[in-house]
Amino acid sequence: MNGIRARFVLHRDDFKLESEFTAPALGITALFGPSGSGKTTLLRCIAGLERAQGSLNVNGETWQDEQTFVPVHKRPLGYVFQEASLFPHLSVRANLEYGYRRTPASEQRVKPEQVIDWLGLAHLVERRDPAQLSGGERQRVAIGRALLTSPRLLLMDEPLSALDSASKQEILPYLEHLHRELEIPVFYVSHALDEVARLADHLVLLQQGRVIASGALHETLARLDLPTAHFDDAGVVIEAEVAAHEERYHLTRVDMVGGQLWVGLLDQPIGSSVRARVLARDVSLATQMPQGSSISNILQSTILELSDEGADKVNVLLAVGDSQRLLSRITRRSRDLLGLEVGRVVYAQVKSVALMQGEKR
Ligand SMILES: Nc1ncnc2c1ncn2[C@@H]1O[C@H](COP(=O)(O)OP(=O)(O)OP(=O)(O)O)[C@@H](O)[C@H]1O
Repeated sequence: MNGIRARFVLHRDDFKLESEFTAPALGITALFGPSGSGKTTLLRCIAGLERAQGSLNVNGETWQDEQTFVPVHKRPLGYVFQEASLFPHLSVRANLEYGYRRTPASEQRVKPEQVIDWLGLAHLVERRDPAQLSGGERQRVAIGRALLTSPRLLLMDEPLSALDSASKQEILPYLEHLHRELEIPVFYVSHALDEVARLADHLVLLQQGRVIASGALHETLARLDLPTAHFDDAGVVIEAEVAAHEERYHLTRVDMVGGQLWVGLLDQPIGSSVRARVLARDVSLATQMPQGSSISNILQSTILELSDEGADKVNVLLAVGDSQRLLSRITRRSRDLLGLEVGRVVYAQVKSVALMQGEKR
């Protein structure tokens, strides 16, 4: 079987994990949920650090079922923790190569130079004082060290949460780059929706130890029935393609299913893929094509669903073209004044688009 199939039951005194989900064979699956929802516990079950009841199959290999429990040290996985713990007496290179040297040559699937390149570590490898590296650099070395054990699954537990926001911004492009290069699945624990929107392909949503949704990222983020729709930064992720550059206005046009968007000039060739995030609060609606508007991103769309959001707001799910979804958050007053209802054709005015650089897989 290709892909990952997991089912775990673990009862603690005041917490029950009863989770079942499937995830794709490749790409990043985010384990997302509020504090205490069981993300780390679930990751530890996958690693075999917790002896839960249940089963786990990773791309055709059984790591756990009624008869089997592969112990943690025999599971071909890499684990990256919130805080990187490097060996302080070893150089950066020796840290990186620690697991590599212990992996039989026949099982080595990546080479140190490749990982050093992916993670931008070339200027750091000769350093003998890993404790003096910045938090972001340490975490990159920790990720590199995990990858050099040639794992068949990479587990990352909030790898950015201990970093300040500048270090986070510095490391994110490396994670995006890894996302394109890695040929193994990754589970990525996070409670930050912006990180998930930027990195993940698949989303497993946890609440009180249970999986309340599991699906492709762009589909899951467009669901009004899930807690993510109530977030202040609720919104969709759009996969688009660079279509044209307008140097004169410092703009780039990206094409997506059902329409196009203008964004700040991108340093990427025509035809390359980009991921954009459009927040519901940045999308307003009009019943006629707006004339004389300074907003250049206007998408004709059809209302699929409306759902009250608090006392004064409404979330609106829109279809742009056949398959692209968009969320809009407007006031209840606007809904009533415009007579918005399911099936109505409207014009979505997109006030802001966050571009996440890099080609998607
Ligand atoms: N070793 C343990 N013994 C008993 N209870 C635990 C243990 N580890 C975690 N818990 C409890 O299990 C629940 C789930 O914890 P877990 O760390 O998996 O959640 P989480 O979603 O990762 O949270 P956070 O985002 O805060 O890290 C919590 O109620 C926690 O207090």
